[in-house]
Amino acid sequence: MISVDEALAQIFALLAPLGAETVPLAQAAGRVLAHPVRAARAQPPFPAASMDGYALAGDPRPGAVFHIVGEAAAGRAFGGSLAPGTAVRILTGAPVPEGATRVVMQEDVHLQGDRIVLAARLDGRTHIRPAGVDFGIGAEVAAPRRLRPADLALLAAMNIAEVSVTRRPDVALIATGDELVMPGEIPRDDQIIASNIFALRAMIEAEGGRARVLPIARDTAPALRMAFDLAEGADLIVTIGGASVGDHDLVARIGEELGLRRAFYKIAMRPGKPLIAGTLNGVPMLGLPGNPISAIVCGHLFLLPALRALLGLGCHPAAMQTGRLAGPVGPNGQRAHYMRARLTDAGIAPMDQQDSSLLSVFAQADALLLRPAGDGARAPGELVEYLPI
Ligand SMILES: Nc1nc2c(c(=O)[nH]1)N[C@H]1C(S)=C(S)[C@@H](COP(=O)(O)OP(=O)(O)OC[C@H]3O[C@@H](n4cnc5c(N)ncnc54)[C@H](O)[C@@H]3O)O[C@H]1N2
Ligand code: MOO
Repeated sequence: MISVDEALAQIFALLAPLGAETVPLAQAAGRVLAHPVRAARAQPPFPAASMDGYALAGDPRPGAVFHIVGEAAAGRAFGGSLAPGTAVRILTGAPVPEGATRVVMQEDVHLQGDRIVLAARLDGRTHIRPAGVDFGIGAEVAAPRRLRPADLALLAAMNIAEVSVTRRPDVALIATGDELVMPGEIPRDDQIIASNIFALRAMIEAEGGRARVLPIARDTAPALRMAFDLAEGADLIVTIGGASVGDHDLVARIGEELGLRRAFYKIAMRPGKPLIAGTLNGVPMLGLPGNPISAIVCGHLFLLPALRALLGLGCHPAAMQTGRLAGPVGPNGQRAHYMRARLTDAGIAPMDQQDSSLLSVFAQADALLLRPAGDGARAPGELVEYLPI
């Protein structure tokens, strides 16, 4: 069995970034910028007042008097330039008139009709934002980059109305098994509800993919063939279940009959041992184990990094963090164990029950504590790696 790192490297080797499409800025949240963008204008495009007050020229003395000759507001510039002894009423965001070298806050003047008298003490600041202080014309937003709200505001300020983003990966999700029905249906006594597919779908969508949930494939060759047919056009095919060695575990066999070229089968990982990866007629495929926790953990460790690679964000493993153990843990076996755990004030604490079918336990976990293959017993306070989930 290969290691998690080796499996991930082999999965990355199956993937290439998808092409780009142009979308309006209003639809670009969370998308991945595919090409660098350059500012079409500077911000601010003119020297701008940063306070409400009066624009003046020179370095006036306390008590000096100025005649107000006009007003500059945001979006309404004062046309002329300032002569000595004159001031312009100015509001935050307005262009500072030519000739003005500072803005005095209105709190620091006495208004007397159409004159102002400066207060005895002035702060030393100009209250003027120089043109281009935020960014100049041609400033670059580098790609690839996942666009966060602040990026969208920056691009808008740059007068970029539409952006080129990586196409959203179309992920075909195929749950397999005679025992499965969808929530809301009436299961027979020997059936259960398809559950992990909802977690995987949410994870895919949150990462920026489009999850295409196909009808549940029964454990028969024709049903699986039909499911693979329906997956046509997908950028990634993800099957769930039927990956192990049971009599009805058909995914690999039918996949191969249809042209699956397997990269690997089985990894030294717990949960998730029977993971399959390969390409089906050129389309990358992941065959996840059916146990709900195994499927979701494989989703975090393999599916999400694969999606990020398709999105052009590079080939990186899930971002592990370092923390301290809350209590002792025993030695680990020969498979890397991703234990469901909680992050507590005392450190990271594995849950008592670790069976890969226990969704109620998983739902209480907020981390996967990594116990490396062959790792010895560890004491409270020791540094460990974990993945926040
Ligand atoms: N003799 C062996 N038996 C098993 C081995 C093994 O190495 N030798 N591996 C075990 C491990 S580890 C896992 S994980 C499972 C994975 O098996 P499959 O991928 O073939 O999954 P299924 O048998 O189809 O299902 C396993 C389990 O999960 C339930 N399931 C399946 N799909 C869903 C779904 N969409 N939503 C909710 N639950 C689902 C299914 O009913 C089974 O209970 O194999 C072990 N066996
Ligand atoms: O490795 Mo299986 O994925 O434990 O349940």
